[in-house]
Amino acid sequence: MLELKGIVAGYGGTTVLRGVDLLVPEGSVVAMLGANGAGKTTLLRVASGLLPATGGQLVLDGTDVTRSSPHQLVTRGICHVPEGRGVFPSLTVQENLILQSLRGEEKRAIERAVEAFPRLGERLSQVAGTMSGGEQQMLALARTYVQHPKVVLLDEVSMGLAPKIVDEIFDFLARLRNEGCSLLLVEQYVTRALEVADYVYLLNRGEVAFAGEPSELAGEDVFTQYVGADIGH
Ligand SMILES: Nc1ncnc2c1ncn2[C@@H]1O[C@H](COP(=O)(O)OP(=O)(O)OP(=O)(O)O)[C@@H](O)[C@H]1O
Repeated sequence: MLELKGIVAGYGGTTVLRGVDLLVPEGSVVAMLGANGAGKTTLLRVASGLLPATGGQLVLDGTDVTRSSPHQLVTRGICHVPEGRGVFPSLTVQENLILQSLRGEEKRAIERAVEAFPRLGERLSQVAGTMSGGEQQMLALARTYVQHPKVVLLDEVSMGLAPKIVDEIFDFLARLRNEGCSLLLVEQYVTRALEVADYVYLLNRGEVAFAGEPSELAGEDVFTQYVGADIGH
């Protein structure tokens, strides 16, 4: 279980997160929703160690990992698929996968990635930066998958992609979950996110405005107030 306790964080003199408490129980999918600028990306960056919290604690399976580096957190099983994907554009698909896999497991890693996204199998020697946006996103997700993560932090992974690709991505998220992974999902497709989520958090100006199960959100004013009807498709 990943626990964020009273997280305070920001950039320079600006505080963005103002004491956020959030739980990602083992094997569950948690959707984090909120308007633009609410602090969702910032929270994922704290959870992956990219942005140090100035207050609060990050706890993984009972161990305080607040001061751990991003690399240490990856080793402990926290993987981050950032906005903008984070693949190495000048390397091939295969090289991207090998770089991310555990030593000695390279062959198995490629098999696993191709099993999840057959399309990547047809493109192993293609330079990642020349692939379509959807294919690059598949690669970004596959890179995470080959690390056998415990918790995956996903930042708008379906943004700007065709509906068919979005379907494939959501199938992949279901696969991750079925393998026992926990997911913390920031997603613009609110309805889809709520369909897969066990728990939902609404973030508003760096504070948790709602935490509960998706079914509890029905009829909640807080939803339209903080998420906005414009992204509720
Ligand atoms: N590197 C940065 N330096 C300074 N301020 C930043 C930086 N990154 C984000 N911010 C500010 O922090 C606030 C929260 O941003 P964040 O990206 O976490 O929001 P978000 O909820 O993910 O929004 P969006 O849905 O638009 O991605 C915003 O006001 C943003 O301008």
